[in-house]
This record gives sequence, structure tokens and C-alpha cells, in this order.
Amino acid sequence: MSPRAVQELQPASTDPAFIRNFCIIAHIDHGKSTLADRMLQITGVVSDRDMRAQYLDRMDIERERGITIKSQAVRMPWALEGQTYALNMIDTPGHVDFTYEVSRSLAACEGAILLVDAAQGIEAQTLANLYLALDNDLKIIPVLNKIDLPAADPDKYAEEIAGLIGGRAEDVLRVSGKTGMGVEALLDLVVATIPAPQGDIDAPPRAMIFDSVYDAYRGVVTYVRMIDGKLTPREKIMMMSTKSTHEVLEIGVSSPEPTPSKGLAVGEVGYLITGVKDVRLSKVGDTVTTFVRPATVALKGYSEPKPMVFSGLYPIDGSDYPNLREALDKLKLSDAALVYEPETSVALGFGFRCGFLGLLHLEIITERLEREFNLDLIATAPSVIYEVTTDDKKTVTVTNPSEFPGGKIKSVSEPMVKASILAPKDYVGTIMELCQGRRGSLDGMEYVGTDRVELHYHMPLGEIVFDFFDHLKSRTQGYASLDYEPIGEQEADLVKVDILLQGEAVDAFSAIVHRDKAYAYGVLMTERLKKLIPRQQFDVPIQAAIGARIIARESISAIRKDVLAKCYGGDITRKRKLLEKQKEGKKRMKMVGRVEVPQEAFIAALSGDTEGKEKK
Ligand SMILES: Nc1nc2c(ncn2[C@@H]2O[C@H](COP(=O)(O)OP(=O)(O)OP(=O)(O)O)[C@@H](O)[C@H]2O)c(=O)[nH]1
Repeated sequence: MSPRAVQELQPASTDPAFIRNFCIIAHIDHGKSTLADRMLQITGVVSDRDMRAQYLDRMDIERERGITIKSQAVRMPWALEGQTYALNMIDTPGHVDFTYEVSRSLAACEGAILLVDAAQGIEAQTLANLYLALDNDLKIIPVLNKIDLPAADPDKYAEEIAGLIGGRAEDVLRVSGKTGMGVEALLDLVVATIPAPQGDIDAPPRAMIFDSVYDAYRGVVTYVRMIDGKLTPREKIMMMSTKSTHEVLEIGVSSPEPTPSKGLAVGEVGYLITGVKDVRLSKVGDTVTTFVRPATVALKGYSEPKPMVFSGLYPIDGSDYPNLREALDKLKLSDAALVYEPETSVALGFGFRCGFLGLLHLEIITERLEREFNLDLIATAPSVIYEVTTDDKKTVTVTNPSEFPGGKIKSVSEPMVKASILAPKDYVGTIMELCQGRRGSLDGMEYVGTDRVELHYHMPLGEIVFDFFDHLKSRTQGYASLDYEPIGEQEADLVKVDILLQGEAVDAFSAIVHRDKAYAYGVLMTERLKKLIPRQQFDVPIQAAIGARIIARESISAIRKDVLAKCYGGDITRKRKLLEKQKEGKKRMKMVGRVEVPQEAFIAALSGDTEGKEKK
């Protein structure tokens, strides 16, 4: 704790003149959580004894992976020139999948600390978040972090930042979240330069929900920023998007543990608990008002979370299907963006088609299912949403390639994104090659500082969801960073490639790809399956097809499979055992037409794992 920390904060309902609401925007790993931790410690709201790394990141996965998924708000007292201020720090998620949550967190603030790693400089997400902050008219405080690092080059990057946002390089504050150096000065600057919140205390109450978190014991905890008026405990509140009403059971501030208060008034940031059990009833971006004296105009900017990436999730052990359903039902309570519906697959059995905000979201959900609910899952290749118009002018929305309509297709459109990639200039060539291979078209590029370039591309989202980021990282030795935003649909020459075993399509392997890439996909999958599927009593052709046209073919030749051949003598018990074992094995076999395929083969083919599981 700093000697300047103030023990007591004025009671809730502070005069807005003494409130400062701010957030920290940064590229992933530039040290936002560490700086937030240091602020908590310096202002004395978390004692040195209770301090643990990344105090604000509550989910285990967040802490382990070192990423922030859900934003949180915390109130800290800080004194400047004899006056105590309430600083509300709103932690924002840093990843592209959660842009909407970032933008809501920003809308709850008057200012933002733009945090840049002094050894890395500005990155793609720094820029994306900075633009969002500027759109929200926030006061920006530029800060270079990690100046304790030997590799830090603050002079160079201060110039880079000044070049970007204007102002003088020497005004860029230099701090170390790790050692605490410069953090007190930063808190002073927050008080001195970020405007106090404004609002009408006498108007009907309006509060913006910037976060909504499910807590197993307390139900949904809703984080709000009061814009106008006042909310008090026991009041009946109303959500403006749905008109649903709830009673406020508890209202308070996080400092950082939840502390009940007598209410929240203009400019304040805090939480509400109403006893609802599903975050969908208390959605990020919605406006809270009161039932008795409702506001007439909702705060602007509310949008429903929209899934962009779909994948089928199947339990590896079919008897886990009810558990998977239960687990998804539970996760839904805390994640308003997760959607799912039951689906069946010839190859994989019963499962769910799930929709996610993006790839990271998909990864987080599958990991939580496996870890928190002990499920073994297989995920089918991620797909985006396609709009398919058939020759008879019907339009279908396809999120699962196996639903792609047969017959004559008039047009197919796919979601497009505007991608920005920031990288050292030496990598421009290799990045362009990668993006062109992914059907990207270059919109322009510009220098950031003297040795780095930001490239702007139009690209199909479907090309990004397949390992694009991994390729980008490996081609640039990890130096490139990526950010993208959806910009609507565009028509493209897309086809469905089916993979057939003895003439029968295996649904889990159908894919929607660009015509130019159909052949490569067909060859890849037929070769993979040839390695994985055991020989049968008859020849099994493996084909890739677009409609009725075969574009690639492999074949597994017949073998007479005699399990008893190995038992030379006449040991009957041994024979019986083997037969039993074979029966056991059959249970895990899937029939595709006449072909018996072990489920493991499908799983290995989907995960691209052809090692170690070769047919015997
Ligand atoms: N040397 C040094 N390392 C730091 C400093 N601040 C953070 N780090 C390290 O940088 C890494 C990333 O820090 P985090 O605080 O997790 O970064 P973040 O920006 O919160 O990351 P996300 O939550 O994923 O966006 C960690 O290994 C920190 O220990 C600093 O001032 N100096």
C-alpha cells in the first residue's frame, strides 16, 4: 500500500465531481492485469497479504492462460491535493472475440489508459481498442509499461504513440506494473485529466449494463454504470430491451469484494443482484430503469451477441450425451453469447451444434466443458454462416455443411471481415502471400513508427477460422498481431465437398470450401481416412465429391479378417475371450453403409491426427 492510500471512502452516492471512471486498453500480454493488480495494492483496497497475481481475473482458465475474458469493475479511493476521489477501474477483455464487451466497458468510462509494452510497441489490438475508445469520446492517457525490462525502448515507442494520437513524446508516462514504478503518478494523472461523469440526478434512472456474471451462489451479478438518476435496494427495476422486471435484492460496489451500499447514483459504477439465474435476463449493453418511473429512451448501442462460428460438439463416449446437455445448460447461464441445438451425425452419434463469437470463444467453451464437467469431446471443423440461394429462389442459412442444399445452387454468400495485421516490415511479403492464399484482398497499408506496417485486408471469415492465426504467427516468428471485424456478406464461388465411403457420404467430413480449394481438401481427407480406416472384407472406395462429380479417390483393399487365426492350438477359452473382445470392439464401431469404422478413426481424421493410430 502506498503511504498515499486513503483508508475510508466517502459513503456510496459520491458527488460525481469526485468520481473518475476509467479503463485500461492494451494488446494481449502488454500487462493490463498486472497494472490493475498494482493499482489495487497501491490504493490499499487489496492488502499486500491478500494479493495474488491477476486478482481481477476470477475464472481459473483466465488465470491459467493469462487472458481476461469477463470484464470486472473495482472501486479504489485515491487522494489528490487533500480531496478523496473514487476511481472506478473497469477491466476490459482484450481479445477480438469479445469486442462488443470491450465497447460496452468503454461506454461506461470517461477516460482510458492506453497501455503499451515498452519493448513491443503498438499492436493490432491496441489500435482496434484505441479506435473504439476514440469513438466513445474518451480522454486517452498514453502509458508505456514494463520499463523495467532490459529490452524496453521507451524513447522509440513514445515517439510511435505520439505519432499516432498526437501530443508530445515526453508526455507519455512510463511505468512498470511489475515494480510499481510510476503507478502513483498515473493515478494522479487519472484524477487530474479524466473528466468527472455528468448526468441528471433528478431524471428517471438509467443504468448501462456493461457486464453480467453468473455466480453459483448469488445468481446473476450485473455490473452497471449509472448514467442518470439513482437506484436503491428493494426497488423494482426494468430491463429496457425486454421490459422484464426484477426486484433489486442487493446493490453495491466492488472494492474489490462486493460491498452492499444504500444505492448507486449518477456516475457511479457498481453491481446489482436480483436473484435471476440466467445472464440472458440481464444482458450486456441493455439499459436498466425502474418500473415505477421508467425512462423513455434507452441508452444507445445495445446489440444482441451474434454467433459467428459454429461447430458440432460430440461426446466421445455416447453415454455422456445427457451430461453434455446438462453442462451446456449450465454454461449458458453465465454466457449469453453461447447458442446450441441438438444434432446427430452418422459418424459421431448424438451431439450439439454450437454457435460461438469466434475461435477463442469456441476454445474456451470446449475447454470448460472438458475441465469443469469432465467430458471428453470431439469438435467438428469450425464453420461460418453461409446464405445459400437455390435456383428456385429459396434462401437457406447453413451453419452445418451437411445441411447445404442439394440440387442447383444460384449463389452462396459468406461473411467477410476487415482484418488488420500489424507486423515488422520485413514480414510484409510473407503475410501478403498468406492472405492471398486465403482469398484476402489488400485495401492498403501504412507505417506505424519507422519499422512496422499495418496491413488492411478484406477476407472471408471462413478462411480465418481455419488456423489462419497459427500460420500468421509461425510465418512471422510470433511478431504479427491480428484484429478483425465483421463487415457483412459477399457472394463467392463456394461448393460443398462430400467425403464418401463406399458411396455413402460421411456427414462430419463435409465441408464448404472455395471451388479452387475443393480438390486439395478432397485429397487431404481421402488420404487421411485411408490411413485410418481398417481393412474390411471387401474393397472400400473413399471418394471426395462435389455433388455427383468425384474429384478425388483412394481405396482400401479387402482383407479377410480372421481373429481366430492367431490361436494356433485348440484353447477354447482363449478363443471365446477373443470373440468377446471383438464384440466389445464392435460397440464402438460406426456403420457407414456396409463399412465398419471405429469411432476413433473419425475422431483422429477430424483432429488431423494420423500418427500412432494407423490401421494395424
Ligand atoms: N518485466 C515486466 N513484466 C511485466 C510487467 N507487467 C506485466 N508483465 C508481465 O507480462 C505478462 C503479461 O501480463 P498480464 O498482466 O497478464 O497482461 P494482460 O495485458 O493483462 O494480458 P491479458 O489479460 O491476456 O490481456 C506477464 O507475464 C507479466 O508478468 C512489467 O511492468 N514489467
